[in-house]
Amino acid sequence: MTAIETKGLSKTYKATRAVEDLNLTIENGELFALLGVNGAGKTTTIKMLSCIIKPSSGDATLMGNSVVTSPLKVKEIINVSPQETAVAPNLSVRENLELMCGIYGYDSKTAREKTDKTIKDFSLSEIEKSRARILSGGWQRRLSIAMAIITEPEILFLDEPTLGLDVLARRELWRIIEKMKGKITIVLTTHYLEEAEALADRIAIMSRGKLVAIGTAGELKTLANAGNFEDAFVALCGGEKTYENE
Ligand SMILES: Nc1ncnc2c1ncn2[C@@H]1O[C@H](COP(=O)(O)OP(=O)(O)OP(=O)(O)O)[C@@H](O)[C@H]1O
Repeated sequence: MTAIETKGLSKTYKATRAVEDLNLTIENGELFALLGVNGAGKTTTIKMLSCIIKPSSGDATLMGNSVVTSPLKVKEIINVSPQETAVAPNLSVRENLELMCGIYGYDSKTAREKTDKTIKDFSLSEIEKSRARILSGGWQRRLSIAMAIITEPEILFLDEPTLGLDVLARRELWRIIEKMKGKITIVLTTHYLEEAEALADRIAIMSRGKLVAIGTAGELKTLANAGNFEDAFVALCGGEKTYENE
C-alpha cells in the first residue's frame, strides 16, 4: 500500500524554486531517506508533506489524504521531529511526553501509560525527571523523537535527526530508529550519507529543488557507476541530469 504520493509537488519563494515538480511514491512501512546538499529542497519538501507550508502547485497524498484539500486529516496521521529540536526546555522529560499526550487529547490515565511505555522504549528512565534544557544534544534529539512517536503517527518525519551528535549518540539513535522500522512509515532527511545507507530502504537524492535519483543505496551506486555511496552521491548531485527513469 502507498503511504505517500507526490504529484508535481512544487514550492516557489519569489525567485527561488525550492522544490520543483516532485513526483515520488513511498510505500507503507518504508524508511525513506531524502538526501541533497544545502538548499536542495529537503526541508521544504518535509514542510509541505507535513502541512506546515502550502505547495505553490501540485499535491501530495498521505494515506490517501491530500495536503491541499485535507490538511487536518493529514495532521491527524503524521508527526514531525523537526530540525530545531522541539522540546519544552523548562519541563522535565516526563512532563514533555505527557504534554504531547495532552495536546493530542489523551486522558490522563492513557497519557501516563503511554509515557511509561515511551520512557522504557527510548531508554529515558535515568533522565525522566531532568528538565529538557539541561540535557545534552543527543538526549534532546532522543526526547524529540519520543515526543513525535508517542502519538502513534502512521507517518513520521525526521528532519536531520542526528545533526551535530557525536558518533555514539548517533549510533544510539540509529538503534532507536531501526526498532521503529517497518512499523510506521518514516521519512528522514540527513546530510550523513552513511546514515541513509545504514537505515533507509530507499533513498531519494534532490539537487536544486529537483529529484535527480531514487533507489536503494546499491541501485544508486550502480546508477552512478561508483565504488562507494559517497562517490555515487557526488556524481548524482553534480549535474542537472535526472537518473530516476534510466
Ligand atoms: N521561507 C523561505 N523563504 C525564502 N526562501 C526559502 C525559504 N525556505 C527555504 N528557502 C529556499 O529554498 C531552497 C531550499 O531550501 P531547503 O531548506 O528546503 O533546503 P534543504 O535541502 O533542507 O537545505 P539544508 O540541507 O541546508 O537544510 C533554498 O534555496 C532556500 O534558501
